[in-house]
Amino acid sequence: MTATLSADAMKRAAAQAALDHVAHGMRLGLGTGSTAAHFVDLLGARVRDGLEVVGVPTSERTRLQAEGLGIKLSTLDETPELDLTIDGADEFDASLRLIKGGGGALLREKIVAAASMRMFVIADATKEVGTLGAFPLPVEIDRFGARSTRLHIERVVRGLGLIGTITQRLSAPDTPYVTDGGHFILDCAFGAIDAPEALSERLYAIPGVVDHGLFIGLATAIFIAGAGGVRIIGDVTGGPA
Ligand SMILES: O=C[C@H](O)[C@H](O)[C@H](O)COP(=O)(O)O
Repeated sequence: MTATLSADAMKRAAAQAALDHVAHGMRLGLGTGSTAAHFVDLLGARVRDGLEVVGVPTSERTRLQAEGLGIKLSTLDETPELDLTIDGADEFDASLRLIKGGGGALLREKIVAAASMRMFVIADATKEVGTLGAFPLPVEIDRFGARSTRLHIERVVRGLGLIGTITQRLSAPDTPYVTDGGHFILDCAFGAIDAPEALSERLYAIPGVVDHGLFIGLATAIFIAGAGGVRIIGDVTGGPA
């Protein structure tokens, strides 16, 4: 009989494989989401057994979880350079490009990842895609002028030949979702994003766009858990290319 792993078991397996690379004294970025939560949980057990690390959480959710597990925490102001960030992703491709932000934490996640020598992504195999874009791209925007910013985004993406729907994320009917940083999120379902670098640059150029969920040149290795075990793409030892 073939054992089938649940998505949750695969997420935990990826988290465990990444945890094997965590060493005493490391300064860690702690990601957000259900996969990252497995990592934080497993890290908490290692800390209880005597591992000493300091973590910088990428969201209030992760901060609460890590605090509850007794993981020593810091901020980027106190600890501005990190050894390793471990985080999940909504999608990734073979070039280690990611879409993140399904859980709304993309801005802090990107700042923390950029402050890290290495970023390990942990994911189950369903997140692997040939071309990014099946998952709607989260774009974080300032609340001021949100409707104008949205129209500006629509014009820009149309100019890039991307057609799709842009939906403001809600936390309840008629209640906009607000990020930890106090911003709105637009979920942009464009379909296949053939040129993520160009889209990234164009979005960054729009006033009112705080950040977006394309993570390019940040992930150094991806731990992909599938039925056959955990496969790693990228380089677990090196920094960003
Ligand atoms: O904002 C949330 C993050 O980018 C998550 O890492 C991402 O949404 C993946 O989450 P999950 O591990 O729950 O699929």
